[in-house]
Amino acid sequence: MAPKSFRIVVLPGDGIGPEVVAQAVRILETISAASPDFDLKLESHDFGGCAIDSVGDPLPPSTLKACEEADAILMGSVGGPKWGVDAKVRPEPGLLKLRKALGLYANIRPANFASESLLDASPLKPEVANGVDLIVVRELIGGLYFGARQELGAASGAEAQTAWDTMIYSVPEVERITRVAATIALSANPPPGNPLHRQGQRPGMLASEFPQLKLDHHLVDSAAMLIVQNPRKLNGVILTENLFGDILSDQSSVIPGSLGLLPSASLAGAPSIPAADAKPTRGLYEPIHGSAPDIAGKGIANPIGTILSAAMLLRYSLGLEKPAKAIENAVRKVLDEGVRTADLRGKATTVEVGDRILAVLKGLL
Ligand SMILES: NC(=O)C1=CN([C@@H]2O[C@H](COP(=O)(O)OP(=O)(O)OC[C@H]3O[C@@H](n4cnc5c(N)ncnc54)[C@H](O)[C@@H]3O)[C@@H](O)[C@H]2O)C=CC1
Ligand SMILES: CC(C)CC(=O)C(=O)O
Ligand SMILES: [Mg+2]
Repeated sequence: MAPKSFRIVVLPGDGIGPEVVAQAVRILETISAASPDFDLKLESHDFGGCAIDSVGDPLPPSTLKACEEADAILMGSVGGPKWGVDAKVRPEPGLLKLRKALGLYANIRPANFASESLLDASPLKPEVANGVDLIVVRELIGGLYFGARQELGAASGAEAQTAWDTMIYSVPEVERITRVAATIALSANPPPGNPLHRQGQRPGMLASEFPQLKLDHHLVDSAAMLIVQNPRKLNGVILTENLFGDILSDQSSVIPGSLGLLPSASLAGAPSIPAADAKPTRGLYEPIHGSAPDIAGKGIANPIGTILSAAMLLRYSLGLEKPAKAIENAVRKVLDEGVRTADLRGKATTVEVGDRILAVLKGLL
């Protein structure tokens, strides 16, 4: 039988994006070469600031079309000072447009990549950081990033000195992201009593559809405090609004020790768990960090968030659990060996971390 072929669109983007994506691409290519049953066909497209430079549009129509036709998308990051607040065209709206166009409402950001060897890299005390197992589920195409807004100076008269944003959600939008969070909460820990931490009011559907779940409510300010004061109290899934989830997930990366470690999956539906048995979900996969202009071009960016995003891509969009697990095991082993970039107090370069993960992975495939 001919191997199953998957089309993966790669969007390296700006700043450290191309540096970290290159390491994840090597890993996907190695997995593809070692697997007789499937073939991963990777193709790169311009996206973000580099696309503004080449064609004046952060999301050129050809890139959007390729993404719409792909089985999955692997992204780096977009943005940078060259296309900063005063620029006429900025990269970040291109990312928001892509997420919206593909209907990627469910952003899953695990901050639970547990390795005790990482405890010394966390700015938190080991007794605070140890045993944390939390996943942020962030609504991605509504809320504050997508609400109606007025820029300062856009209105005249009494409104001229006023700027505003709005945060609006419909009940169906809240219910569908709640279902994703509940599915993840049930798969991450066996019932009973797996917690779902939700910011805001409880929708009735949660109690009736997922009676096994234990639901806690937190206001976002106190949740932010708990993430650094006693994060185990939030073990489970945090379900939250778009902007709040953006903030809380960056903050939760402090627990394992670096923003460069955390992956994400942005899905157009609930993930199929166990993914290997079910219909995969279309998705875009990217580290949670940005283009890190302060370290771009130095070869020291941590590629692990992007490499773990590639593992999520295999699991959720291609239904390939075995190589996904192999990547995660290889990453854990390399972190335990102490091969780390500067953000984790190591001396290794981006490429050296990629080399070592690749070498360990080859032994696991
Ligand atoms: N999804 C995306 O494409 C995102 C894009 N951005 C954009 O990125 C640009 C820079 O934003 P910042 O606020 O500086 O956030 P950032 O996430 O790029 O960087 C914050 C800090 O974390 C460090 N860092 C980030 N990733 C790292 C990695 N892999 N290894 C080691 N250190 C790492 C950076 O050096 C910096 O000190 C902006 O234009 C922003 O709009 C920001 C977040 C997400
Ligand atoms: C363009 C930004 C909203 C991206 C970001 O910070 C994120 O998605 O984490
Ligand atoms: Mg962010």
